[in-house]
Amino acid sequence: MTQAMVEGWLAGGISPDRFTAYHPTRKQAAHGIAMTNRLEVGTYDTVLLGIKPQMLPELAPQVAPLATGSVTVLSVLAGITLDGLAVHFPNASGVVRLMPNLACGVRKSPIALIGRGMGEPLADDVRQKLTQLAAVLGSAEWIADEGQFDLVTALAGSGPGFTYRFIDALARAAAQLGLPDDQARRLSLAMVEGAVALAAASDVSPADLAARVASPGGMTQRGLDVLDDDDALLSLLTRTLRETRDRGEEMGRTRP
Ligand SMILES: NC(=O)C1=CN([C@@H]2O[C@H](COP(=O)(O)OP(=O)(O)OC[C@H]3O[C@@H](n4cnc5c(N)ncnc54)[C@H](O)[C@@H]3O)[C@@H](O)[C@H]2O)C=CC1
Ligand SMILES: O=C(O)[C@@H]1CCC=N1
Repeated sequence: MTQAMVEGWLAGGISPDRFTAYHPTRKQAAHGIAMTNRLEVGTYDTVLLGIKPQMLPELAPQVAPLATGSVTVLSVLAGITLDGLAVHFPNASGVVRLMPNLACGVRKSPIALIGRGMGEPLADDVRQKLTQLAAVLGSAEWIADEGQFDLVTALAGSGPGFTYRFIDALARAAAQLGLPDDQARRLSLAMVEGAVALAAASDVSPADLAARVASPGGMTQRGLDVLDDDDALLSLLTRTLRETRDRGEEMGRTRP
């Protein structure tokens, strides 16, 4: 995930010399970023955690000495709360959760943020700096209530996974009904790309755009009726987001 973020920041004009990647054994980072296997105290103004959430307890003791003074700790770790971060990095100036998605690499990710200083709100200058940094990757969206962060993660962080599943299922359905596989895949992706671009450029809501596509008594309406029957699609997606959100809550409870 953090590689896509760095790709987005570099594509957005941030200099590679602003970054140092850390890994205990890896010798080289992508895109000419400096790589180290020794974390030097006093060298970094911000620490971005991009490990799997379950690695945090093991890795945090190595990172904690860096997180002192004015250093802010940023985390993209799904499920790990601000309190969970603060336990590991008590001497940081603040801890911030960021929730990006893989579209950071093409600078089209919404980035949800929530953070706090230690015993006080996050400093305004840090908040502003992070808003600018996040905006380079797409758009910044501060979340007021941490209780909603796992739901935001389900929608904006996991969402690309659900969207890709939809594109793939649409293509497979068309193939099952008789289109050649590769043609079905091409048409499915190009259709979604165009539909999203139109919705993003339009003042009309997606719900109203769906109605515009459906000529009364025509083909699209017959298909929408299948998706809408007993709120089939809405129920499926509500269950999908609920399960995804609840997994985040579980991860936050059991770790660290
Ligand atoms: N994949 C996604 O779309 C998203 C992932 N996230 C979060 O990003 C984090 C990473 O997930 P992915 O990128 O999917 O997994 P990943 O397996 O691609 O990334 C894990 C990273 O940890 C590094 N790593 C492994 N051992 C290490 C060690 N001992 N010291 C330092 N670095 C080490 C690896 O080099 C790798 O860059 C997770 O916390 C996840 O919740 C958040 C939003 C979206
Ligand atoms: O699957 C995960 O746990 C992470 C969170 C959002 C996207 N990937």
